Amino acid sequence: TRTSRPQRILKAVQRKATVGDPQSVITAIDHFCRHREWAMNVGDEKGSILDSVVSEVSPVTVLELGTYCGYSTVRIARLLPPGACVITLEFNPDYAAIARQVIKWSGLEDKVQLVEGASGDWIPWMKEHFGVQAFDLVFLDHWKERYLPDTKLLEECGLIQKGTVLLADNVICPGTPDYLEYVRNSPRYNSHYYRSHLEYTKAEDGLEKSVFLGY
Ligand SMILES: O=C(NCCCOCn1ccc2cnccc21)c1cc(-c2ccc(F)cc2)cc(O)c1O
Ligand SMILES: [Mg+2]
Repeated sequence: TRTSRPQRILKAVQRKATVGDPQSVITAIDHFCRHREWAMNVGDEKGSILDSVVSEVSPVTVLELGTYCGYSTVRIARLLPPGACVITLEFNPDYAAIARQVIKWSGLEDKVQLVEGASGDWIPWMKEHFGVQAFDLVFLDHWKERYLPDTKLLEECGLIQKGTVLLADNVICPGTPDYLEYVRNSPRYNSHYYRSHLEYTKAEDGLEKSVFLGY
């Protein structure tokens, strides 16, 4: 049967990118998704905003919800200092298998822990299983209707502490209205909207950055 889109994205990386060169992996995926087939990577435009937030926060522990093919995982991991790591959660085992190979091709596997499963199942175990105290940065890019319940779950599990930065993709397209309403109206978050475009298109989309202010 036909290959999957993630498999074709991995092929493009293996054909066009240099092993151990994260930027060439990012460039290869962006070129493929702009000129061959659209795919739901955060993309180059929103990716630059992601880069600036990661650089500003310079996190030691990052949680990414939604790995897909590992594009944003590579964008984040390439900016992390030695000793820092990103835990990335992917629900779809086929996506996870591709992402592992993309992350390996970039040479960043030592900075990445890819976990397969559902956020609701895994978040309560993060402290115990990974020895995480709290996350410095959380990148939300999974099911849009899970952004709000998972943010509340992260709060309840003490994985969000004063200064933790939440960065949410797709707050306009496909949209996360209940999440936006929560972080923008809560006295415990300082929120900012970075206006941009849906990856590889002219449609509006953006990232919402929300800093937890503590209880
Ligand atoms: O749907 C999207 N992403 C989510 C994937 C599943 O994630 C499932 N998933 C991944 C970990 C994880 C952990 N627990 C539960 C579910 C979990 C998504 C969709 C679009 C999009 C925009 C316009 C369109 F016309 C069509 C699609 C763009 C994006 O940038 C996205 O990120
Ligand atoms: Mg997204």
